[in-house]
Amino acid sequence: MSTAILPPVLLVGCGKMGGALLSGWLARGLSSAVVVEPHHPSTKPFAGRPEIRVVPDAVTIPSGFVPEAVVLATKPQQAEEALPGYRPFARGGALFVSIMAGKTLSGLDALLEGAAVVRAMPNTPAAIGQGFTVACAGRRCTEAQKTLADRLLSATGEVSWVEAESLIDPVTAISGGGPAYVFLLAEMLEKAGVEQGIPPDLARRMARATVAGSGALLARSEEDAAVLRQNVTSPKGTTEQALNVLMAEHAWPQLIPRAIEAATRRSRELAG
Ligand SMILES: NC(=O)C1=CN([C@@H]2O[C@H](COP(=O)(O)OP(=O)(O)OC[C@H]3O[C@@H](n4cnc5c(N)ncnc54)[C@H](OP(=O)(O)O)[C@@H]3O)[C@@H](O)[C@H]2O)C=CC1
Ligand SMILES: O=C(O)[C@@H]1CCC=N1
Repeated sequence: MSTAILPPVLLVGCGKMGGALLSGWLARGLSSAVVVEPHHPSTKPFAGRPEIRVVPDAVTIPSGFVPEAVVLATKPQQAEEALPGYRPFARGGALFVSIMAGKTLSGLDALLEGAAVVRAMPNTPAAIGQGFTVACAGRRCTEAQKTLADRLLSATGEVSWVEAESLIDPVTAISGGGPAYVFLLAEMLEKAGVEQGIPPDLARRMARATVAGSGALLARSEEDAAVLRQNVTSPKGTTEQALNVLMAEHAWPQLIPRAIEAATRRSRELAG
């Protein structure tokens, strides 16, 4: 992984995920960025950063700005309207990196009239350099452009490349959306604690620390997740009783695959 400063980037859409990427790039060192964002409040965290200029639309991008990469982080539903405005950068040879759920390489190729495109699926821990991205390079990408995409994405965490673009749909469901499922677990633990009479502040701290600490242990351990789970589960103890509920056939073993299938299906629908 290169530690050199990142080249000029044009970020289209600075919402929750675009903002998370931008935070990751700034932490790594970014030469300059123009951020296209009509929704002004979402760029507030970056106010005063000398590397960053925010503009409301494609037409107001300073004419002298030559990005090496254009990162597309608007909603998939905004792609058709927004993307044609960036065709001049495609003609200028910039690499496009799309993080939009569902949007396929061929669809992006058509909207951008023949740009070099990487389709990538990051996740929000990117904001603290602990993201996980899976990426797939389009047929027009050169090796140098793939390396550039890898540098940008790996500035925010781990990156893995796949050849088969169809895998990006289940990836979107698992690692793209995965932080939401983990945060839901924290929410549910907190709520259950309050229902058991634990003071709300303590329930909140317990739930957050338990999820964060378990994640950190998983990250540092070489053991399988199943072994770490078994380490908590004393035979005939308390955890076993909870897991009997969660691991019953109709519970998590059915619900998690169903949830992932639903999200994967939606990713395919969003291809439009
Ligand atoms: N959130 C996540 O965890 C992940 C999201 N993604 C993908 O990232 C993309 C963005 O998602 P997310 O950050 O959650 O969504 P957000 O709505 O938070 O961000 C999108 C931003 O783009 C702005 N926007 C709207 N139209 C344009 C335009 N024409 N040009 C530039 N910016 C525009 C929106 O403004 P306004 O609100 O005014 O419309 C908004 O601030 C999606 O395609 C999503 O699939 C991928 C991985 C994970
Ligand atoms: O929910 C979504 O559609 C996006 C893609 C993955 C995470 N958030």
